[in-house]
Amino acid sequence: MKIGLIGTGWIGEEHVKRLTGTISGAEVVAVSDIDAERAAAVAAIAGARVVDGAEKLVDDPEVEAVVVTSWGPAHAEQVLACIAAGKPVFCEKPLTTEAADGLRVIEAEQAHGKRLVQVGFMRRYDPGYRQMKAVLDAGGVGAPLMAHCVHRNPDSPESYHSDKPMVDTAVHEIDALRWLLGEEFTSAQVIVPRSTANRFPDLVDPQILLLETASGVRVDVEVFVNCRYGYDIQCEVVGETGTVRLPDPAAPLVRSGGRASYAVVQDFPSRFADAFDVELQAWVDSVRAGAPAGPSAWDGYAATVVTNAAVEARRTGAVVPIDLPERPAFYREGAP
Ligand SMILES: NC(=O)c1ccc[n+]([C@@H]2O[C@H](COP(=O)([O-])OP(=O)(O)OC[C@H]3O[C@@H](n4cnc5c(N)ncnc54)[C@H](O)[C@@H]3O)[C@@H](O)[C@H]2O)c1
Ligand SMILES: O[C@H]1[C@H](O)[C@@H](O)[C@H](O)[C@@H](O)[C@H]1O
Repeated sequence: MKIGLIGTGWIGEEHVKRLTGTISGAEVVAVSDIDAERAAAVAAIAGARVVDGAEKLVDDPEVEAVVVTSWGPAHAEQVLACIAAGKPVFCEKPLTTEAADGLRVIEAEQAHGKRLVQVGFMRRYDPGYRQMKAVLDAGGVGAPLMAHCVHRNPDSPESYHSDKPMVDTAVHEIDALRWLLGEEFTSAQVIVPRSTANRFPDLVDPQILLLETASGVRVDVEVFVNCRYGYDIQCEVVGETGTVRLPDPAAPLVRSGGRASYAVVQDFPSRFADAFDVELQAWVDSVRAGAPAGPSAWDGYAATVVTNAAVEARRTGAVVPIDLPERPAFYREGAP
């Protein structure tokens, strides 16, 4: 499958390396970025062409499928261009930063009549999250009542402002919990503790997101993106008869100097390397077999409706109701 990739930044480069060196059945033939130097450097990794402009890349006759790894606000128009061209597209999270744009994407895809979009919610491919899902689906802890989540990054750049903890970061937990619990969220509230001194001025950090699902499950998500000590992802679901907790990545326990310790992972590329590999291989395989089968444009849209409510909740201090329309039949299990 001949792939064109838009956005050759951090994760764009990671995915080009992955698609070139690890994933079978695919090759990156063209890349595009508003930063021509970045595009040329990343194109060289794959021996790909640089195409000047995202629209041109989508319409390039050699490109059979597209990977979108540009900035979040650019995703909507790029994914819509892929749908207009009838080309399958893997779009990194978030599908869109604004819910209204997500609605345009699901409407365009339904009008096309066949699934074309997959969203990069890679946690669904992480072995630990999959083990949790298997326990929950088997009723291993009874009916879920609560979930406690932690999403900590060691630091964040100056461009990372106060909406991003919800739009860019908690969006992972929002999708993972929708998937683990099998239901949608109905309200969001954001609590703001004292902020850390280790942050840029335009950022409120940490933030605590409180969500409620349709059946009354309560979920809390601590987002702390300047925690300094490492990249730490935690998740525990509490049910009527037990709890299930996301395992930490396996690491050797070292006993030395009077202490027993193990290292904490430092960044997301290492924490989720296996999940990214499995995710992209599954995307390539499913597209070659006819249509993408992973997280859909509906999942991307539903998550953005929640992040937008969470941003409003932080700004107003209110409990914000989440007004998600009914899931269209097109996006139900077994639909095209
Ligand atoms: N799944 C994950 O865990 C994960 C991890 C990191 C990033 N991401 C997502 O991937 C996306 C990119 O993140 P990043 O960390 O690589 O950011 P980045 O800033 O390193 O890279 C973004 C690139 O997109 C380019 N770009 C911006 N607008 C463009 C446009 N209109 N057309 C073409 N190129 C454009 C920029 O020049 C830059 O090179 C974001 O949506 C982010 O949320 C996901
Ligand atoms: O784009 C990144 C990425 O999604 C990481 O997985 C997350 O931990 C960061 O907070 C976010 O900025």
